[in-house]
Order: sequence, then C-alpha cells, then structure tokens
Amino acid sequence: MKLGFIGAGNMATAIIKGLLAKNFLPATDIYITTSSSEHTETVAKNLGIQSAHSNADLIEIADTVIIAVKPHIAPIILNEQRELLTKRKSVLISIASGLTLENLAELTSSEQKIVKVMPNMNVSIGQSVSAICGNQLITKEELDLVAALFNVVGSTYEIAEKDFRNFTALAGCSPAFTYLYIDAMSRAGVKNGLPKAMATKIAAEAVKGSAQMVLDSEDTPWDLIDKVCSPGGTTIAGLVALEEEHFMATVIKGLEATIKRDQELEG
Ligand SMILES: NC(=O)C1=CN([C@@H]2O[C@H](COP(=O)(O)OP(=O)(O)OC[C@H]3O[C@@H](n4cnc5c(N)ncnc54)[C@H](O)[C@@H]3O)[C@@H](O)[C@H]2O)C=CC1
Ligand SMILES: O=C(O)[C@@H]1CCC=N1
Repeated sequence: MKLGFIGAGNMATAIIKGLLAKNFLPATDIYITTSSSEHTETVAKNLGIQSAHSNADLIEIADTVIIAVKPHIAPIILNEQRELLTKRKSVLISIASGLTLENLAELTSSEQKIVKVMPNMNVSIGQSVSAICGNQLITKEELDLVAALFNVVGSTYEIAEKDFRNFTALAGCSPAFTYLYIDAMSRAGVKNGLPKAMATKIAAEAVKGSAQMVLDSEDTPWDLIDKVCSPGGTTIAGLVALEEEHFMATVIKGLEATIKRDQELEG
C-alpha cells in the first residue's frame, strides 16, 4: 500500500506517528501534502516520511488517499481532484466530520471507492477508537485493510453510517471533554493546595484507572459508583453536589451539541 495524506495537521501527523511506531508501513510509502510546499517539506522531514509536490502528484503516487483537511476545505480539494481519483481507482478515506458517503460521492464520482472513518486524537498513542464504514463500491477486503490500518493505532468499530454522528460525539470529540474534566479536577487540587503539574497527573491517572476499571469489570458504571460511595461518606457528598448542578444532563447536553453541529456541517 502506498498511503497519501492530503493534509498533515493534528490528525494526520498523529496517525502517521502511530503507523510508523508500529511499523505498519515503511516511511518510504507514506506521502503528505499540506497547504504549502514549504510546510509540507518541513512536516515530512520532521516525521521522516515523503512529501508530494501537489495534491495531484500525491494521488498519482498513492493507491490509498486519506483526506485529512478541515471539513470546509475537503469539498474544494475533492472537486479539483475528482477526475484523477477516478482515473487512478484510488481508495479514498475521509476522516472529515460532517461529510457523508453521499456528499463524498457527489464531490468525486459515482465510481469512487470511499471509506469514511472517524478516529480520535488518541491515535498518537495507539489508543484511538475509530468508526468505519464504506460505500457500496468498497470490497470486504478493502474495508478490512482500512480497518487494519486504523487497528494499528487503536480499535475499530464497523458501524452504520447513520450512527456516525453519535460516534463522533462519543469518541471523536469526547477526548476534549475528558481533558476539560481532568483540568477541572486538577484545578480543584490546586485550589486546595497541590501544585498544578502534580494535580493534573493525579487526576489523569485516576481517570485512566477508572476507565480501565469500566473496561475490565463485569460491573456497570453505576455499580462501580456504588462501590466507591461509602455510607455517609465523602464520595456521596460530592456526587450529590455534582448532580445538584446537573452533571449528567450537562454531559449529555455537550455531546448532543456536537451531534447538532455535525448535522449543520453536513448542510
Ligand atoms: N482533531 C481531531 O481530534 C479530529 C479531527 N478529525 C477530522 O480530521 C480532519 C483534520 O483535522 P485536524 O488534523 O485537526 O486539522 P488541522 O487544521 O490540524 O490540519 C489540517 C491540515 O490540512 C492542510 N491543508 C489545508 N489546505 C490544504 C490543501 N489545499 N491541500 C492540502 N492540505 C491542506 C493544512 O496545511 C493542515 O496540515 C478534519 O476534517 C476533522 O473533522 C476527525 C477526528 C478527530
Ligand atoms: O472538532 C471537530 O470537528 C473534529 C471532529 C472530531 C474531533 N474533532
């Protein structure tokens, strides 16, 4: 596989680092373009991979192309490159939120093989959780190969396209919400006298261990909550205070706002 990334920002560089770390592909088979040749050269040099002179050159070289630019830029590029993509019979992978398989086919051609993937930022540490679905032209082998690519940097769920928005909120965007939660906990630690760096590390380790507990345990999160709350103790006091401020409803509201925004981006 020769893999080309159109766009090499946060997501693409995280995916590339993960692929290189796990030796999924040799660095000689990974190509990138960015918004300027100068920037492309710098990023490619930093990652130890290949730069392409233009998006067209990249499509000529790569058999699998990941479009990893912001959702409002993707339509412009795909529209420009539609003929070449069809001619090359490339597999096109889109990680842009808000663009459906139908949108992507309209921007390219009815012959275009397309896989939609929603990874998350944790690709950079090999712990992404990604959703994947392909259009009707993608064979099972091609879809499995794309899944294998994203399995290298975490886990992959093949889901129906109608569930992508929900997945984007739950897994694509939620790292940001979790960072916010960790930072808020850390600030509580600072407010009560701990140094910030130490408080952040303690909060992050507590969240990491709690997430692992949910994954490993037969118990539901609610069962686990009950096990932490001693009768008349400290945790139940904190839990009630959080719920007085509608903690659960607020989290759900946050995720639903991302679902709504995803709908708006689709237009
Ligand atoms: N950041 C995240 O956690 C996640 C992002 N995504 C999706 O990934 C996509 C990329 O997001 P980020 O990496 O965060 O964006 P970013 O802003 O960090 O990177 C965008 C890249 O596109 C390049 N670019 C802009 N115009 C270009 C052009 N004409 N030709 C080639 N390259 C061009 C820029 O130089 C940059 O390298 C978005 O569509 C987003 O919806 C999906 C899941 C998670
Ligand atoms: O904020 C965004 O639009 C992207 C999609 C998922 C995470 N970041």
